[in-house]
Amino acid sequence: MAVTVNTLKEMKQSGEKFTCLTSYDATFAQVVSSTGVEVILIGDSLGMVLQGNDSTLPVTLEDMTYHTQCVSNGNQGALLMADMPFMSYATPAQAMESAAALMQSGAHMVKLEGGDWLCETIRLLSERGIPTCAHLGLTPQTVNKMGGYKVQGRLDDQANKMVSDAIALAIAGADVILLECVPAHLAEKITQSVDIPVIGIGAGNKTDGQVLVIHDMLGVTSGHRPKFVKNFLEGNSSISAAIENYITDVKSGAFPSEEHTFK
Ligand SMILES: Nc1nc(=O)c2c([nH]1)NC[C@@H]1CN(c3ccc(C(=O)N[C@@H](CCC(=O)O)C(=O)O)cc3)CN21
Ligand SMILES: CC(C)C(=O)C(=O)O
Ligand SMILES: [Mg+2]
Repeated sequence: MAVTVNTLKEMKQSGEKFTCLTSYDATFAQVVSSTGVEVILIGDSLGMVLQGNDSTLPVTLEDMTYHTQCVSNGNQGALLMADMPFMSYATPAQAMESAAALMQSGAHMVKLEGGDWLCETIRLLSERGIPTCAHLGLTPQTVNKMGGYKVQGRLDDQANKMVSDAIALAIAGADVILLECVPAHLAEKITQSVDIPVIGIGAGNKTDGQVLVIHDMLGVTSGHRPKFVKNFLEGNSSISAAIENYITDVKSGAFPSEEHTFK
């Protein structure tokens, strides 16, 4: 049966962890979804892993609609979440148009990077029937403001702001929160503070779900490998076995372990 926003909410309530992996094409989407991963992210990380750029900023809305359509064609029942690319949601009106293009390409939900300033946009999208995921913590589209890909929320002020942003975004109508590169204790606090599902990457094992870039979990990352990455192909003889192993380890809480977690 197809995964919906309700499935994820029920899983949060029952305490069953869910998984998410990126896919950018129909063949991977077919393998990932039929192995039982609940959510597929069509990530703007494609700007780095497919296009070879050193950030996600060059990715266009057209790139995202193209890959969302490809993934949609191969998908077997996963919830498809598509990233809104850099500067495609600078105003609420622009966000409506960009989100419409992604939904018409096959997405079931859109993801936007930012804190409480996104509340109005999320409210408008929600009212128009578009589920949203708000991405907090390390937000790669703001790498130039952050001064690099660094753990976020280590200072008390920053941490408190992240908790209040998450609560405000949930009240505005966000269906999911995604936390990237935040200390595990902060991610746990945010997960307990909202009743919508929280997905983590580099955010410890207490969030409701986990996400990784598919290339990273298959050990084909080129260049710097972030601390939260684990190669699941090691010790497994096929891609689907690696994905099954990832699902098992997320559900049991074995992944991410201490070595993949920020304090
Ligand atoms: N292949 C790939 N995997 C990703 O997870 C990913 C992408 N690309 N592209 C888009 C963003 C960029 N991401 C990144 C990139 C680098 C770090 C990184 O190097 N982090 C440091 C943190 C150091 C610190 O502050 O302590 C690390 O060592 O993990 C984290 C996330 C996550 N996303
Ligand atoms: C790293 C994940 C969360 C992402 O936003 C992406 O793949 O673009
Ligand atoms: Mg992204």
